[in-house]
Amino acid sequence: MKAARVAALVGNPNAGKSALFNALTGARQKIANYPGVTVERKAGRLALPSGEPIELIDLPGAYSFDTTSPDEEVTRKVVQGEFSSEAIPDVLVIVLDAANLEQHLVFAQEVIALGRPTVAALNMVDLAERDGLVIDPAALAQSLGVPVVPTVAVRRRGLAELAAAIAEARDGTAHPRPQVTLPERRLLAENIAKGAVLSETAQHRLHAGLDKVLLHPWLGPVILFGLLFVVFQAVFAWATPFADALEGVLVLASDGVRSAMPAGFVRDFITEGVLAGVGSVVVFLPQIIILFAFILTMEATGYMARAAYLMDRMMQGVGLSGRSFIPLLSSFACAIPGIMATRSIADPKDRLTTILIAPLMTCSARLPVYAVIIAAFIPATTVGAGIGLQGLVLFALYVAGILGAMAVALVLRRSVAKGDASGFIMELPRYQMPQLKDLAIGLWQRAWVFLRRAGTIIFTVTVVLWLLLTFPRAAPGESQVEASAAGQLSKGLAVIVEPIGFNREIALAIIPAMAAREVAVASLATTYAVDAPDEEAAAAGLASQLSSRWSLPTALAFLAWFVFAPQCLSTIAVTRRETNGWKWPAFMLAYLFALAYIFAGLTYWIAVAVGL
Ligand SMILES: Nc1nc2c(ncn2[C@@H]2O[C@H](COP(=O)(O)OP(=O)(O)OP(=O)(O)O)[C@@H](O)[C@H]2O)c(=O)[nH]1
Ligand SMILES: [Mg+2]
Repeated sequence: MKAARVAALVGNPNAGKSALFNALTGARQKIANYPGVTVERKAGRLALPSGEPIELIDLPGAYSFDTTSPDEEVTRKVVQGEFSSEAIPDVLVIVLDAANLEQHLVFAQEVIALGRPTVAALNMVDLAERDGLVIDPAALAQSLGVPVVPTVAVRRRGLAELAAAIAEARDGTAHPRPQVTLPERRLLAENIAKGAVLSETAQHRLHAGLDKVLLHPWLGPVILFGLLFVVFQAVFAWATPFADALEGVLVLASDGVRSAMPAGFVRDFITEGVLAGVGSVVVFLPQIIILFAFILTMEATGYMARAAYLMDRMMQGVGLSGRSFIPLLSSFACAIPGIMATRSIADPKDRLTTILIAPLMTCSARLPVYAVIIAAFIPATTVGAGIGLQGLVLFALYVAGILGAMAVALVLRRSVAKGDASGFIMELPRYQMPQLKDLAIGLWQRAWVFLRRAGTIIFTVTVVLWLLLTFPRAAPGESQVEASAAGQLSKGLAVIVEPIGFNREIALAIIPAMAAREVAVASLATTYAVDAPDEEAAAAGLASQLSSRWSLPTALAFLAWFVFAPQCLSTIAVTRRETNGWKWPAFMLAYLFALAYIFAGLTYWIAVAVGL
């Protein structure tokens, strides 16, 4: 009988291998609560109960032996003795996370099937018990055919028992068993985990049951899609009374100013620039709040991480991983934090692709633009089953952005950012009831960001635009907008966008909208207020102005334009910073404008052709 010289810790990432290693050897390996912390082998000295020392190796976490990632390869090579300089480990110590037993048993079976002396450390039993899950180590040992020792690495529980089991294992003999396929291992893992559970609280069962449904391969995406669908229905259906009330207040204020002040420059500035322009954006506050109420709730309950998990497969299809999901999700609020969040993506090509497609996620600044056009041109009817047409169109616009992003990612990953998709497995957080207070704080922050934008950048740009629209004054009988500096300046652009169905006011709106996208709405509102032939026309809301002045194909083309472009200047600036140069922001600007032009044109001409 030869003395064991080497034992190796193996298991899934985040199982607590390094924590056990530190506890057993007194070393100071970095441990952290996310997968992939250990990326190379580390060795230390462990004293067996007899006092005899052996070498203990801490390895990177792995999900399987047939792998592509370099850190998992280290694990495979060490375990299978493929490093010529190094002895094959005499004992394998599988580390299992008791709170995620089923997932961890998949790889464990692969290790056990090697048929080498093996022991299993059932680690994190404290977390499992906190979750209401009690596991029977004896039953687990019976099904696995190897000794199982419960441990709590961070509290040094079970360490002596584990060392004893290691000592005993090298004296025993093990026999290779047939390797089974991955699907079979998955099924076995489920059964073994089930069989080892002694007791489970109702809450744990509920959470496990929820995961079964919400993470189901096809039911999960259907539920996610349905949920998003409901969100956009609600954005219109619930916000309308509040938005109407806000609009009413604006009309009253405008009337009040008109009757209280003498006609002139200052009065026009207040009614046309501030109330019509900035006010037209502020009325979308209810929609913004409803959208974020849903997003924040989904985050707080733990559902959002599951959505990332579901999206992982779809993302891999276009050459990205689930890691891109959170940056892209943040981009629905604003592309700037989204692009900054890509710093968590290690692969540079992955990261670049994610940055380049982030502006295609519909940021909340585009919501007012979509909403005003939809309110003006899409009737507030239902298409059966109580589904509102307006919400449906809004949903379609968001989906169009997502599909556009996926298509662009696919192209980029085959051209300028060539590379393979990298795998991504995440630990899912626990389900929780959202705290009302946290939700309220989150909503308040969102609302404040929106209002601050309205009061600063949108206000400033609208005032400048109003000045450019008001001067020089038109001769009597001449159109003020046409005679104005803005009207003159936009003439050249109007020629360029005419083929895609855009009128002069749109040409005038899309340039200042580069400052902030909501400005497109403020700009249109101000333009029509300046252009109004009389006070009654000026007082009419923007939606009614639009529906009487624009054709439906033009309105649809305008929506298509904003699905793809024009991203705001801050997004370009942050892209420059994150990619260290002008190359990629210039590329982004060019491709988004090209797509916007092409899709707005297609939309316009198809709409005209079918007689809309
Ligand atoms: N509550 C509790 N936490 C533990 C236990 N063991 C480890 N942890 C924690 O779990 C996290 C992951 O532990 P690590 O030791 O880094 O996991 P690892 O298996 O080495 O992970 P990789 O190096 O990524 O493969 C850390 O935050 C540890 O503090 C345990 O028994 N109980
Ligand atoms: Mg580790």
